Amino acid sequence: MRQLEVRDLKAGYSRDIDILSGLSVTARPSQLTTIIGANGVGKSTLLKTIIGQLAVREGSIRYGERDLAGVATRELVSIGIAYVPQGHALFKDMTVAENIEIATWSFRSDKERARRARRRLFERAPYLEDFRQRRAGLMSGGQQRLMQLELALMSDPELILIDEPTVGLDPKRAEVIYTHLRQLVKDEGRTILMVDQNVIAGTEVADYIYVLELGSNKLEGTRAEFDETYRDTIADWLF
Ligand SMILES: Nc1ncnc2c1ncn2[C@@H]1O[C@H](COP(=O)(O)OP(=O)(O)OP(=O)(O)O)[C@@H](O)[C@H]1O
Repeated sequence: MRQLEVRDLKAGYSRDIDILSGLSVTARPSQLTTIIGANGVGKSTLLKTIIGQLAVREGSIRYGERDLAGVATRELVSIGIAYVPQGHALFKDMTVAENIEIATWSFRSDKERARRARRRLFERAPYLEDFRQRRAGLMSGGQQRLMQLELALMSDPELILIDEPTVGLDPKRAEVIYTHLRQLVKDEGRTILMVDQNVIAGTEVADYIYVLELGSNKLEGTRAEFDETYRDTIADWLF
């Protein structure tokens, strides 16, 4: 299993400002790594740079032997990487079936693969059958979020990059998403790098935790280390 290694990364939007100013993060194989930090420290920017939406100015991003700097976003699926952006990314006015069609676009030239992916999707998420011909926006917020995750899993990724998967959900629905993510790691051996604002639940499901501050590393440790040293004061960290 491959490891994602981000080393001394510098990246940003406008030419003269680095939002990430030397950030290092590792996503260990078959582990859930959570990155937390206040609004605007650069968590989403990190994911956008890993997936090639922003250029690497300095430093490196490697996935196993593969150098990801300069790799186009559309190539990630073939490398075994899926990205789940923040918020609802479903086409709410389109049916569930149409959303699934769009999600298989990246392997449209391989009809057998697309068929397999669809079959796997309905095995994994049988509840989607009932919604097949209904508008995706009619599902609850939690169901939409789960579906978004399942669509990303259609390519059978080894590494999942996920941005604030529970934002806007109530704690019960958030718990369902976190449990699902945990299963993807523990039962299926996938690797997850998750960016989260939820410092309590988001760190409780993690194997390893990074805390960022303005584009660089502040703290890091295993969940056990984190629990021992920071759990009591975590309520003060509600960013
Ligand atoms: N498209 C963009 N163009 C210019 N600046 C941007 C863009 N997106 C984000 N930024 C800036 O980059 C900085 C980091 O933003 P980023 O979205 O990575 O933060 P974050 O840690 O994910 O915070 P949040 O939890 O609020 O999403 C912020 O100052 C933000 O204003």
